[in-house]
Amino acid sequence: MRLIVREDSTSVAEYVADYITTRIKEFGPSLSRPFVLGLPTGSSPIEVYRVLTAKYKAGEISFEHVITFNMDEYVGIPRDHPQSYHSFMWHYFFSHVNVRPENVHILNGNAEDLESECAQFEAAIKEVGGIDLFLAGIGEDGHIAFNEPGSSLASRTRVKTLAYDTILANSRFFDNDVNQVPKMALTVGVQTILDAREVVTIALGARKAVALQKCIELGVNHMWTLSALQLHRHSMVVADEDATLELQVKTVKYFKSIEKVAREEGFDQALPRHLRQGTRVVTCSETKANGRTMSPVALKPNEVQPYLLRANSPVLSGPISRSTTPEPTLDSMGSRIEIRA
Ligand SMILES: N[C@@H]1[C@@H](O)[C@H](O)[C@@H](COP(=O)(O)O)O[C@@H]1O
Repeated sequence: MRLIVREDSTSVAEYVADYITTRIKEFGPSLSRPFVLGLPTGSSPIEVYRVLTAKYKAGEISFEHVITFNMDEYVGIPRDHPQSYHSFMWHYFFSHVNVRPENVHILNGNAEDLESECAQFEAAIKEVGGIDLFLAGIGEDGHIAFNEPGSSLASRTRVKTLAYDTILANSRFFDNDVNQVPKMALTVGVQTILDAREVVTIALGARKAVALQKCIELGVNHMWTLSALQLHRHSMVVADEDATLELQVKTVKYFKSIEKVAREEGFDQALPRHLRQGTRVVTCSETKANGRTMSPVALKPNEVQPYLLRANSPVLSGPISRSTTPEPTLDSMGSRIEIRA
C-alpha cells in the first residue's frame, strides 16, 4: 500500500482527479474496450468529482467510454431521495460529464430480491472484464464501502446491516437524526474491491486519523476492513495532513520520502510497474505531443518512446522522434514542452 500525503482536501482532490485522468487517458478507452471505474459516495470524493467535471469541461478528459460501478446504496429509501447514492452521483458527477447513463451501475436498494440484485451486480462487473480502478473513501471505523467492522475479507456484493457508528456518522446527511438513516445497505464486498486492478482511497480530516492509523500501521484486520488493501498489489491512500495525525512520524516521513525519491529519480512511483513500463514521465506544467495539449503526466509509449524527462529538470522543447534522439533545447519561456513525433 502506498500513502500520498497532501496539505489539504483541495490538493488531495487535485492529486486524485489528475491520477484518474491520467489512468483513463493512458488506457485510451473505446467502445469495444471501455475503462471500468469503481466510485464511492460520501463527502470525501465530492471535490474529486468537481475537479473531474472541470477537467471534462476543459476538454481534458472524456467519460464517453467509461463504465462505472458504485460501491454501495442504502436499502429502503426511494431512488430519488436526496440522500440516496443514486441522487448523490447524478447530482455531484454524472449529470455534469458525458458518461452514458447505460454505462452507470448503481445497486438498487429497492429491488424486490436484494440478494439477486447483488449477484447481478457482481456478474455485471465480471462481464465487462473487472474494475480497472476503484476509488474509495474510508469510514471513521475503518470501513471501505459499507464493509463494517467484522465483515469477511472474502466478502462479495451483499446486503449489510450498518454499524451504529456509521449510522451516527451518516446522520449528518439526514438532519442529524439517526432514526432517518437507513439501517441497511447493499455494498460491494472487500473481495470485490480487492479484485480491482487498482484501488485509490481518499482519507480526509482528523476524524479519519484513527482509522487510517489502524489500516496502515496495523496488520490486516477484519475489524478495520480497509486494512485488507494491504493485500492488494496496487493500492494507494491519498490523505490530507489531518488524516495522518495518528500515524507515527516515521511512517509519514517514510511515505513522503518514497514520493520524493521517486520524483528525483524521474519516475512516478505511484504508477504501477506494469503501467509504467514503456511510458515516459513528463513533469512540466503542460506538454504538447503531436500538436495535442496533454496534462503533465505519462505519455503513451508511441508518443514519446525514447525519452525520459526527469522530474525537476528544466522545461525543455524541441523536435523529438521515435527513431532519432535530437538534443532537446531549453524553452526560453520555461513553461512548455513541445514533443513532435
Ligand atoms: N458507504 C460510504 C463509504 O463508502 C464512505 O467511504 C464513508 C465515508 O464518508 P465520508 O467521506 O463522508 O466521510 O461513508 C459511507 O459510509
